[in-house]
Amino acid sequence: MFNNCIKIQNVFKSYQQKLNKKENVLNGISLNVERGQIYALAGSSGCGKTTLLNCLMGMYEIDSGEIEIFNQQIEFKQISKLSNIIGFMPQQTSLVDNLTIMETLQYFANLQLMDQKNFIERFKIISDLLELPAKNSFIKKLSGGEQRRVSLAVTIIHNPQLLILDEPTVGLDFKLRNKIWNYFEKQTTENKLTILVTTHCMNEVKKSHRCGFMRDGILIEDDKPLKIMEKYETQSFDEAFYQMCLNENENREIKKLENCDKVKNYKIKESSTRKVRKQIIKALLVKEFHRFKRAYTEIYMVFIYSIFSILIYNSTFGKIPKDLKLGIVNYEIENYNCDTLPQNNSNQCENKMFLCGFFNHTEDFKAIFYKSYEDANQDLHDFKIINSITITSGVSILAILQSRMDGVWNRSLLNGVSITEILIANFIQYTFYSLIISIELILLLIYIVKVEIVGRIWLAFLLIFGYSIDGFLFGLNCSIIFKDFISGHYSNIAVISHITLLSGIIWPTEGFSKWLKPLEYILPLAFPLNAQHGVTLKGYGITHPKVASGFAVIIFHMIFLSILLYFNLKRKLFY
Ligand SMILES: Nc1ncnc2c1ncn2[C@@H]1O[C@H](COP(=O)(O)OP(=O)(O)OP(=O)(O)O)[C@@H](O)[C@H]1O
Repeated sequence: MFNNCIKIQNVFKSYQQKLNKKENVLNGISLNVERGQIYALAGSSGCGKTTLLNCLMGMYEIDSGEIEIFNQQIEFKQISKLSNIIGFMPQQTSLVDNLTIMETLQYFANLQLMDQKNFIERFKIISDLLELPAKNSFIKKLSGGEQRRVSLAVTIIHNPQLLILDEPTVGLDFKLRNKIWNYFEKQTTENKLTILVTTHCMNEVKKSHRCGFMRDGILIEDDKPLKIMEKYETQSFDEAFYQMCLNENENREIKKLENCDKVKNYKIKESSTRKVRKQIIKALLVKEFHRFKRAYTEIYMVFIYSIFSILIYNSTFGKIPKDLKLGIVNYEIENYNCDTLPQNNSNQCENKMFLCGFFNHTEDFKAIFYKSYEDANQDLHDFKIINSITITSGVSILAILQSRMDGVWNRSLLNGVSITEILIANFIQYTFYSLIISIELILLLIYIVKVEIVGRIWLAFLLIFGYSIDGFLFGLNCSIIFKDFISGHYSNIAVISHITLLSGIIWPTEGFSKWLKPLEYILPLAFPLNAQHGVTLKGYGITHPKVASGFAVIIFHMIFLSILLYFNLKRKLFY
């Protein structure tokens, strides 16, 4: 068995600051945590404790140095291989608001592939230890302290050998803190549990086996609590820490320079390929199901918004205008008398006049004849007639902005979920949504809007299904690229409205400026909508160039957006 659970050697870490000026947040940190020990890491706020733990978990990339857990070198984004023996509690609670306590713990237990019997037993023990509220309570209805207890419960549910805890007892009362620390002490003695914990509570530091004090990214003291007390000849850790800071100020310059010389290049290893596990995909889907069934706005946006938008499009742009007054000046017959000219639907229209052909296609206009262009123009300016044109109705694009800001994403990854598993779960989820939406839309078009689909219904259905999947893939990419919900959401809306305008939904692409025309070939909706039009109104089959090119564009975007999603996920795995 390993004696050194955690080995951190000369670790440097900086964040990219404004104007590309880098400042070290970790300045050559080295520390060891032995098996069966509680190591308490204390220090002033902003000194780099959380950064160190996040580097340890592989969430942040270090600039130089080495980190080993259980004798395995930890690389950036690589912790998942040890996830079943590590329990990490981040500083934020990182839970799904819409789940209950039971559903939350079940989700993380499933990610750890725990069997149900074991889970129920552990749930009972942990519930009693942490005095958790009723198991059916929703996370969003818990107090801050209760949420932290659930977060700690998630961390220890799978009975890991190593706990890495970022201020786990903040907001808890004295009695509960003691209870938890007694549990930690018992576990370290009886089961050789190892704990690295950050804290601001000096009472907790006192109880640890070994402690470290950090200041400005430097570990200024690292020893047993008693030894530190003796060294600084005090009974108070606050006093000892104050003394440490004074001493450290004198040595600071020399220490930084020494360490800077030792900076070496650090290489990220490519992640190893791993088998996709069905249980993990099931766990991700079940969690999403519980979350989604209570997210009413999201249900509306996914399943109902599309129906409304189709109905609105159909009742506004999509309607063939009725009884509109259309001014006509006809120079086909010289010196004509307006009263004797054929009117709409009249049988008089048997000759070869263009006007007759026009009437055959525009029976919903009420024709008003003028002798001259000037007369018509005068009435046009007086708003007596309306210039109007029929606009084909289009299907709105749907995209989902998946909220990733609750921290559960990071936590799931740290519990061993792989990118491929995330992608498969998302693909299943959004294919299902697209299927429902496509069925809804096709039924709506046929039975409510009463569009007569001249071509094959399954072709029309496949087209809707295809571009709604593209829409979801686009939304997922947005949700990875943007850091916060507001910028992601607005960018999503902006792109969708531009695509809608440029794809011929509002106005036929034939009427666009010349320089806009080429966009038709690259936009995801122009060709598919043309294909949809061809199938629905003209009965084109799959081999018709319009329909085939519509499908080609859909498939191209599906592949392109999936590849983009994969690389976006690889690049921005942690948030
Ligand atoms: N993602 C980030 N980008 C840029 N700077 C960051 C980032 N995260 C942290 N920092 C900065 O790094 C420094 C160390 O932050 P860190 O959260 O590690 O401190 P800490 O010791 O955990 O503080 P506390 O005890 O208050 O939680 C701070 O100055 C902080 O502003």
